[in-house]
This record gives sequence, C-alpha cells and structure tokens, in this order.
Amino acid sequence: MIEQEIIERFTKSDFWSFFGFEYVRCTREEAVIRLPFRKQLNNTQQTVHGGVYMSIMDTAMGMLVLARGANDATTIQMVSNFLRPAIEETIIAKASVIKEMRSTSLLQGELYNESGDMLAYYTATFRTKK
Ligand SMILES: CC(C)(COP(=O)(O)OP(=O)(O)OC[C@H]1O[C@@H](n2cnc3c(N)ncnc32)[C@H](O)[C@@H]1OP(=O)(O)O)[C@@H](O)C(=O)NCCC(=O)NCCSC(=O)Cc1ccccc1
Repeated sequence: MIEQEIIERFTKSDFWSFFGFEYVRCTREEAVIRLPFRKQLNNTQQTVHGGVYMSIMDTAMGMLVLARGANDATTIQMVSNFLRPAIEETIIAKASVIKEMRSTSLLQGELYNESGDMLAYYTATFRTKK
C-alpha cells in the first residue's frame, strides 16, 4: 500500500512547485512524474538543462523509495546517460526499483518525451532507513 502522505509531502514541497512537476502515479512498481516545458528550464543551448533531467529523476526515485516504506532515504549515487536533448517538450520521468537491500536500494529510471523517445537512462543507489 502506497503512503498517500509521502506523495503529498513531495507534491506540496517548494522544490516541486519551483520546477513545476506534475504527479502522474506512484505504485509499488513505479513512480511517474511530468515536467511541462518552460523556457526557464533551458540551458544556453536552448535545450532543457541536464541538471533538470537529474532533478526530476531524483525526485521520482526518492518518492518511490519512501512510498515503498523507507522511513528515511537519501541519494548516494546516480548515473545519468543523456541520450537526447529535450527541445521545448514535456519530460516524463519513470522510476522503478531493481533491488531493495537492508540499507540501500538500487533503482533505475528513464526520461521520455511525449512521443515516447527516451531522453535519458539512470541508475541510482539510495541509502535507506527502515
Ligand atoms: C548519510 C550518508 C549517505 C552517509 O552517512 P555518513 O555519516 O557520511 O557516513 P557513515 O560512515 O556513517 O555511513 C553510514 C553508512 O552508509 C554507508 N555509506 C556511506 N557513504 C556511502 C556511499 N557513497 N555508497 C555506499 N554506502 C555508503 C557506510 O558504509 C555506512 O554503512 P553501514 O551503516 O556501516 O552499513 C551521508 O554521506 C550523506 O548524507 N550524504 C549526502 C546525501 C545527499 O545529500 N544526497 C542528495 C540529497 S537526496 C535527494 O535530494 C533526493 C531525495 C528526495 C527526497 C527523498 C529522498 C531522496
């Protein structure tokens, strides 16, 4: 059972509204959030900044780890494979758990545009407290 309180803690945070994330779903299997384009997210090449890619993915992964029952969690490692620039388009982040261990969780994630093209692929490790 997914903790609604965790989802609300994320969606009501200042960080969430600063970026303009939109909640799609969070099940035990995956967390999905969206980020509609606005020009403030662009780098100087007029593509969405790589740090924005990592921010939405870290947020989706953090939500999933906590919603699955960890009392506390923090990212200790995250690898971003930037596959395609986002040019004036909505970004969709999908995070899932590969393996939950005693004190760490291994996650994977993908970013897509609305056409279904993969923009980036992630693996990350979260330190967790049960
Ligand atoms: C807490 C800790 C990770 C480690 O505590 P410390 O006191 O420094 O060290 P201590 O020695 O006590 O280690 C304890 C245990 O940990 C282990 N270990 C340590 N390092 C590593 C490693 N690199 N890799 C693997 N394991 C490691 C160590 O072996 C030990 O294991 P043991 O207990 O013997 O089995 C600290 O370095 C830290 O806060 N880093 C910053 C994290 C941060 O800022 N992330 C970004 C913000 S998150 C975000 O924004 C997303 C989000 C949103 C919402 C919700 C969720 C997520």
